[in-house]
Amino acid sequence: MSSPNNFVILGGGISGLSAAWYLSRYAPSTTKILVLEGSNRFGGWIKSKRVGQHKILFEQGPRTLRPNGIGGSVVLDMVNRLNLIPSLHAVTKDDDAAKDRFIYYPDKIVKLPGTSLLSSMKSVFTNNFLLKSIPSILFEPFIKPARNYHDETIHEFISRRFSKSISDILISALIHGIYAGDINKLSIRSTFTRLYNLEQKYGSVIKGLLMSNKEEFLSQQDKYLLKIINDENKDFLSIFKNVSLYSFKDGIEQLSSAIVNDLKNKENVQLKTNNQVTKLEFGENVKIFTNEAVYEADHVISALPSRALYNILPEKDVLPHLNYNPSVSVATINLAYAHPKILPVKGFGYLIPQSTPHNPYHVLGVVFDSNAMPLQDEPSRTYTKLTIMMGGHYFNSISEKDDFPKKEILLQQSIEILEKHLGIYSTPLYYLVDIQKNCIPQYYVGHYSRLKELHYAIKNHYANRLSVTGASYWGISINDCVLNSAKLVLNILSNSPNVVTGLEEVEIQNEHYL
Ligand SMILES: C=Cc1c2[nH]c(c1C)Cc1[nH]c(c(CCC(=O)O)c1C)Cc1[nH]c(c(C)c1CCC(=O)O)Cc1[nH]c(c(C)c1C=C)C2
Repeated sequence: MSSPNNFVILGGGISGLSAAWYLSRYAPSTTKILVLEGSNRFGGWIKSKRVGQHKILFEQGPRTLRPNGIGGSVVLDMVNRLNLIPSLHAVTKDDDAAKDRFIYYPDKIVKLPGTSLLSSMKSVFTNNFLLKSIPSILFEPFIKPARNYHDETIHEFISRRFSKSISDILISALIHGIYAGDINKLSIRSTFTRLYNLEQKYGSVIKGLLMSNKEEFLSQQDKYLLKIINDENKDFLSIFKNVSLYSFKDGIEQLSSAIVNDLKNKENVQLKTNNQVTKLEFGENVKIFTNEAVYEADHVISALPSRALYNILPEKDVLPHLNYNPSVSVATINLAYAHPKILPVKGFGYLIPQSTPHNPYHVLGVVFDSNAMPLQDEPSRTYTKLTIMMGGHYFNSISEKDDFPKKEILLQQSIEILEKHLGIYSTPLYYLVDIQKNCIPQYYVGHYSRLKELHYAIKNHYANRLSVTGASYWGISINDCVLNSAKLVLNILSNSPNVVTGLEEVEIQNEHYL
């Protein structure tokens, strides 16, 4: 069997768009590529909007990209090929205004260690809970490792190897700032994979951190891809060695828009919005039913959330794992104040751990956008821009009923929180309030084992007809999503007639600690 020559990609978020982009680059130009998006726009959770008379830029989804790791290099290669470098805004590793991070615990803003030795020591010695954490870090190398391939919650892992308070205070804050999730539900293996691997291989996280090297846990395919990207972009990538974060003049959405514009220029690519897929039928080829039409494909790449894919498959009991993990919804409240300096501290923002005693509005954290990305608005005016993020796993009980708090209430609560936490009493000049529904998938304990079963079930039932990509499987960041779509496309194009599901990593990951 030769490579498929008629692809339909389900979902026009960053994963679906990247899959189409890589196909358009590497597949023969006779290959037909159709992207179907259910909503009226492409980009998924990536949403950058300019608001008001002064066209202030507000980010409702991801707001920065990181250049590090293999995903970082792959995205930078894409950014370069899409001619986005002239619009790029970078923050360097030594920029104080952007790098310091804080938590709100128990009732005040506390700076986290990690930027400079001196300031780290100061924050450790002035905060009792940080000081108390030191012995558990020193003793970690002497704690017996878990049995091989044992998955557990983040809270169980961190409490077992370090201490309950490190988990409840520091790690739960961190998990709010990445997954908006609950440390008592999320899998250590699939969220903090590096920590998990270090314990598995070295018997201790601290020993592993001291002894391992950066590329140790990369698969052969990742090492190969990294080498190719690095060799092709050597001079260009070296510019980013001192960059910690970057975005674009008009925000992160410039990336998804640039992919869309590039695809629109390709004769073999079609992009359709307002095409909600309702059903898939598998036969000699695949029939894709939407509210608008019926399409046919040799091969379907699903970049939909796993539960959305589950709902359109013909046999529900074949791939039950698609329906296991929930996603959380996050309320984003963007505010812009006409004053340049109303924040009491400089930094990226602060997070609120699950253990913070009084958090009635379920705030996850606050990003100080004007510190992290100061140059996205008109230079003649200076604003303080903040984004308050609420909900996440705290919204779980209401997300099924779609009974989220009203926007006016969220705005009022945010203003109240900023008075209490930061002493801000001014009225914002501009604001934007929204709820990003089901935006972050939650990898619950056992995720890795479920992916393994899913891989073989797709192989058995939908071989050469269906593969999957997107944030539901191997990482939620933009870097992960682009990287996984790139790998999927390269695998499909180079491995035919072998079956490619998008979950091949389950077959090779264990090689690291054998
Ligand atoms: C307050 C809630 C949130 C903040 N950001 C997010 C939420 C839910 C979403 C988010 N943050 C990160 C990712 C991963 C993908 C990515 O784009 O890189 C997602 C989906 C990255 C991230 N944010 C923080 C950390 C430690 C990381 C991991 C990478 C890194 O080390 O930079 C911290 C953080 N997030 C938020 C704040 C206020 C904050 C720190 C003070 C907001």
